[in-house]
Amino acid sequence: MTENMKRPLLAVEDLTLALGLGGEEFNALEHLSFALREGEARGLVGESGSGKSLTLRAILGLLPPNAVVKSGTMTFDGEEFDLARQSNRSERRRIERLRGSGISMIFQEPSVALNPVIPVGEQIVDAVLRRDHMTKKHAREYAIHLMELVGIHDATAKVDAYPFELSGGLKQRVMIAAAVAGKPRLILCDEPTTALDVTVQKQILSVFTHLRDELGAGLLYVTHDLAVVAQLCDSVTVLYSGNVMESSSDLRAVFDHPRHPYTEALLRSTPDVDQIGRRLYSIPGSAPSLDERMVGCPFAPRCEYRQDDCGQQRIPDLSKTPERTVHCLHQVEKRTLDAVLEEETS
Ligand SMILES: Nc1ncnc2c1ncn2[C@@H]1O[C@H](COP(=O)(O)OP(=O)(O)OP(=O)(O)O)[C@@H](O)[C@H]1O
Repeated sequence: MTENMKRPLLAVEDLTLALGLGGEEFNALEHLSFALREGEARGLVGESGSGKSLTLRAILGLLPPNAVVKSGTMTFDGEEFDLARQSNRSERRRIERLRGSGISMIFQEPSVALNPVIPVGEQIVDAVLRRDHMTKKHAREYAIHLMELVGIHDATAKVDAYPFELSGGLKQRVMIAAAVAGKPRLILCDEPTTALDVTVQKQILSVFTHLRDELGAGLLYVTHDLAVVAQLCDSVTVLYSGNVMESSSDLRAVFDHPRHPYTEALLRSTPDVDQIGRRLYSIPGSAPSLDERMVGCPFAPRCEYRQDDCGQQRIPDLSKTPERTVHCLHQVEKRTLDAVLEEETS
């Protein structure tokens, strides 16, 4: 691993994961590596089916029964875990122990995480008491403080409410409060704002920024939305069909100068308010399903810069800088071509 390796809080290295389907195995993640420092927010970006959720589930030890980790290690806070040994009981237990203590997860749907028959405050109190020894009274006060921290204004009035009495945005905030109650070092977020309207989404994103500053936690934020990444993250890993296309500890550098054609295409297809009235680019074709994946760059069939060799081998990291990973054979030629075109049109 090269990128961002100064004592990372989390480092995932060479994760390859297959899924069993109808008696056959298909790779859903291939040689995935990335790292995250304390206090850093990294966006894990890709279209539907690119393997974002499976990555989070592998980190948490919550894989579906038909998943087999072929290779991969994870280092969390200096402790190494062999992800390929999750079927081994003691290794699985070690990974499971991270859940709720070192690592917390925030889901897209609050109903997955919140118990409908228990008042929301009590659910946060339970999470506080799992981590800290304090009286129930103090835990309740702390729960109210956390509810305020995530932007629930009348927290004292809401603390005894049941989930069904709260709006979607408020439930999402409660879930975030419960997730941070155990003072996790790392928060994994699986598209937690996708189901919310834009205003609430913005408010929740600013809650994350605030929490990151306040608690110093690392954030691994899964989304298909680059606009969300732009607002929240410092670094980015772009996934396509279970492979890293481009990854960098410097988000700005990727947004200003994408080097992988897929990153460039994703950026072109992200709406921008300055472009009202202009037709939005959409990437032609669709991502292959698990059983359609072939050798070579998985994006090649949709790539406007593809050449014959793109489909012939596993594409190595050709970034040539320690801060960046770019798996594309022709990134340099493409960028040179861009420069020529720019010169011709100027
Ligand atoms: N248990 C499973 N059995 C079979 N296929 C699965 C299973 N879980 C995930 N997959 C497939 O693995 C691929 C990656 O899934 P994953 O849920 O990680 O994608 P994702 O990037 O999170 O997508 P989305 O944004 O739609 O949630 C997809 O093709 C998905 O259909």
